[in-house]
Amino acid sequence: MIKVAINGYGTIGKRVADAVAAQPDMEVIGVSKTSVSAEAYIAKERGYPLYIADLGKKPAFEKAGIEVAGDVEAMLKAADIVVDATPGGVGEKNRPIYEKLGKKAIFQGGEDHEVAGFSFNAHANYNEAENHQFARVVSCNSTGLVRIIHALDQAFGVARVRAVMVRRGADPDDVKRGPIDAIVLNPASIPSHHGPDVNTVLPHINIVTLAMIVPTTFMHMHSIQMDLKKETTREEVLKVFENHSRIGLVRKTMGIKSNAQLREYTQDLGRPRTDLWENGVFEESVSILDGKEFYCFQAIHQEADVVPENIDCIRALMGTVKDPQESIRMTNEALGLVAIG
Ligand SMILES: NC(=O)C1=CN([C@@H]2O[C@H](COP(=O)(O)OP(=O)(O)OC[C@H]3O[C@@H](n4cnc5c(N)ncnc54)[C@H](OP(=O)(O)O)[C@@H]3O)[C@@H](O)[C@H]2O)C=CC1
Ligand SMILES: O=C(OP(=O)(O)O)[C@H](O)COP(=O)(O)O
Repeated sequence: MIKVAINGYGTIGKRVADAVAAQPDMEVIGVSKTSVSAEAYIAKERGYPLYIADLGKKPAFEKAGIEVAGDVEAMLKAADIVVDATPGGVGEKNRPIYEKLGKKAIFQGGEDHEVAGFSFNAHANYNEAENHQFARVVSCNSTGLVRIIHALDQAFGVARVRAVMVRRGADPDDVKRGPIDAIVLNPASIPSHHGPDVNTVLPHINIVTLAMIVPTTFMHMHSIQMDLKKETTREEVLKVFENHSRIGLVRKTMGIKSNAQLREYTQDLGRPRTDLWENGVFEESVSILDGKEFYCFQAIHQEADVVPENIDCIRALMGTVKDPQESIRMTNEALGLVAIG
């Protein structure tokens, strides 16, 4: 069993912890937080040993009825590998302790590529991970882009990509963030970080991205255009998506035309926390013009799509499963991830 520590038990960390616990070849040896909050009670309820960054805060946890297993360093010592899901920028500060203890670590998209020196996506570069001590799972939007670009690149070749990201303003529990009533260019300059981020995994792709944030909390929406190298048809493109285990199709007949309806659907499916782990490509939007121009809209659940990627990244860094498709199959099966559509 691979012993996994989750440093940072928040939006991403709590999902990764449950996904690790569901795998046949992994166990959660601990999760960490800095402060007493609702998620500390969830860790207790799940039976995950809780470690804290500053042992000086132990009395506050104990007063709240939450047992503290030790400090973060103790958690790391007990682990084979750590998934660092602390807020963006904290991972970089944590890197020296992983180096000191000689632990493999996976960072998230809030860190720069250079923090790990290797950026990961299971379908695109799983086999490049072995022998790395560190990897970074690219951000949620970048993960969604890499999946669809790589799939079409494998099938038809991709000459160039132009994409616009309409990004959720905040996560559902993030009461301090906005916007409440604005469409904010984020950034106003071009490109947004997503194109260069895609290039950390797929360096040969010609891509320019634009991004803005809007007052929603669940899911980003992408408007994507790609020029393909080979002529194809809409039907062939749909087949590529149907055969991809992490690209789902929002079928026209479902009548879903928004992130809100898609979230209702994942909720009705009984997905844990309503998570859409796969890309949600809107079937109706999939278009091929003049044989080589591809268009689509896709929804990306920011809290969820990086979760299975973290699980595959654990196996890839540990070198325990050599075949990417086998790891992806194991991860999906344990999560119950059967792509929609
Ligand atoms: N949320 C999203 O949509 C996505 C986020 N990401 C990336 O994932 C990473 C995590 O983001 P997210 O889950 O949203 O962040 P959250 O703020 O939801 O969670 C961060 C967690 O880290 C804990 N923490 C903070 N500082 C430390 C520390 N020094 N040591 C140990 N634990 C600490 C926090 O505990 P406490 O609350 O007790 O302080 C909290 O549990 C970021 O890099 C982000 O960019 C990637 C894809 C999507
Ligand atoms: O990784 C994400 O977005 P991104 O792909 O736009 O960087 C997550 O939605 C977190 O983004 P945030 O920095 O707006 O919290």
